Amino acid sequence: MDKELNSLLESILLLLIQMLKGFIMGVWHGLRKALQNKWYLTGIGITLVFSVICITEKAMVCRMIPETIPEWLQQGIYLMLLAAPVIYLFLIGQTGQKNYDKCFEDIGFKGKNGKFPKYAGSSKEGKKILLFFQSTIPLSEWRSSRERLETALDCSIIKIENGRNKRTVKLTTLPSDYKIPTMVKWSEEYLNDKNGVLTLGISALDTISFNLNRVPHVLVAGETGSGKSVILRCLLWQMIEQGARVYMIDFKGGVEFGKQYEQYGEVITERERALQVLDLLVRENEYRLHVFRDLEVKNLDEYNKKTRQNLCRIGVFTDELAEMLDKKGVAKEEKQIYEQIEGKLSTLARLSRATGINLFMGVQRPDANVLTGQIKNNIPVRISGRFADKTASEIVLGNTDAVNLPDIKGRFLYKVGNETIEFQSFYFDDETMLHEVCVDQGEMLTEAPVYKVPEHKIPVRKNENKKAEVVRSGRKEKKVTAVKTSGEEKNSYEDPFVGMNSREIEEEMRRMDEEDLNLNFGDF
Ligand SMILES: Nc1ncnc2c1ncn2[C@@H]1O[C@H](COP(=O)(O)OP(=O)(O)OP(=O)(O)O)[C@@H](O)[C@H]1O
Repeated sequence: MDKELNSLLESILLLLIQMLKGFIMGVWHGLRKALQNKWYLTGIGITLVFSVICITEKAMVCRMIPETIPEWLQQGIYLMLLAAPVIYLFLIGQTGQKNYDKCFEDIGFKGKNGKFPKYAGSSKEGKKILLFFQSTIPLSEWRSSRERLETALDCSIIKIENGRNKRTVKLTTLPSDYKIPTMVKWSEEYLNDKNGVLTLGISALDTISFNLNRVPHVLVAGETGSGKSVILRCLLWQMIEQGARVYMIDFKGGVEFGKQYEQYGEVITERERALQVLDLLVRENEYRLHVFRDLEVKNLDEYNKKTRQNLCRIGVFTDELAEMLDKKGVAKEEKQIYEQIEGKLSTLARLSRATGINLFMGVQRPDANVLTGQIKNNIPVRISGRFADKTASEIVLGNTDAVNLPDIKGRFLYKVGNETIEFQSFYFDDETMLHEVCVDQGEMLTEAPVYKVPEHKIPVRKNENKKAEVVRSGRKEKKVTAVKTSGEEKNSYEDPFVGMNSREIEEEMRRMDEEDLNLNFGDF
């Protein structure tokens, strides 16, 4: 008997605790809602007035309650008036929860335990509304139900992620009238004045841009016909207009980058030439890294500002990475050149983060054969079109979001750091949008017979033979030879990596990377 009584009391206690918890949560949600809505705030003001009157004018309030009703009811009414603000907040909180319950019920969105996600509050961030839910439903299921959820909640969901813990799901939403357009033509007004800042297209909220000084390499993946070439050409065009030197690798004999592109840069159709160019760029990169470190600049812009020179930005574009790297079915004697090209590309991806040498690569079938870890891990900007296959999406974005993209030409996901944003890429048309450009492309260090190091940066001690030494405390010593060129004295830079093997070069560069070129991919 005692046992039964104990378990009954225990259940009642648990129920009371649950109810109290529910009440406190309701008040908390109500408070958060009220703080974002002036009408709710007014309501709180009014209920607070009731409460204050109950405290200061208790006798008057009691007199107003009819005496004919039982005393316990009179006291109940008085207490309710006293606690009016808290009850009001609870009711507001509950209203929200009920609405969401109904939404989830309508689409049958519930966990294995049969429970619907529990509304845990919302907040506003500019035009975005963040909704929080407590749920045992896995994030992947939320993502695959995106469209149904949008209909039920009457909003556009732009991001689905975990909140503070795995049970909390955070939806970043926009009112349903904010829609991503289905077609946006490229226009010169989207061209950014700042060198290296490129614009991809339009999201539900804004234009999507990124800065190559922070996120230097770009991967565009998507099934055939998704619009990869169009994005790549639009980025190429922006680089051309900003005065970059561009190399377009096209082993389909100029099908991707047609004749009209030859006036803007080199269209490379032969594997041997591609290797030569990549080799040159690896060398250029080594020079740049060294010079940047010497001058204590972090990127191309800083370098050009500090030296008042015009070192050029360089863009390497390849429409289909597989054409370049996929060795499947390639004859043994040809494999070597494939491997060499892959090696050079990997080196550039790894080491040219801040030197203004940027890689833009398209890929249709992102598998490890084509997209090696070495290359992929060093490409911070990932752009993915719709994939039927989850694995492809995982390889490119690290999540399966690309599977749920709507089937619209030019619709892509953009991912840098933890952000994945859906956008419509600009429609770029070669026939009507290419035109003559007149920009000074600037120089490359490897081209110049001598490199002029700014004199204010380098304490030079000249000897009779016009030889000089750079003395820099705490840094490795480097030689700079002063030579006369057409009556003018210049300092020529010796190969900074002379005598080092490739491992040592890489180690030296990694050290520089960590020391000088610490990039924050999340901050773009
Ligand atoms: N941003 C866009 N807006 C509207 N339509 C687009 C957009 N991008 C591409 N398209 C349409 O889709 C077609 C295919 O685009 P694109 O050639 O870029 O695809 P792709 O992914 O490169 O295909 P493939 O891998 O077969 O070369 C274009 O001819 C164009 O009609």
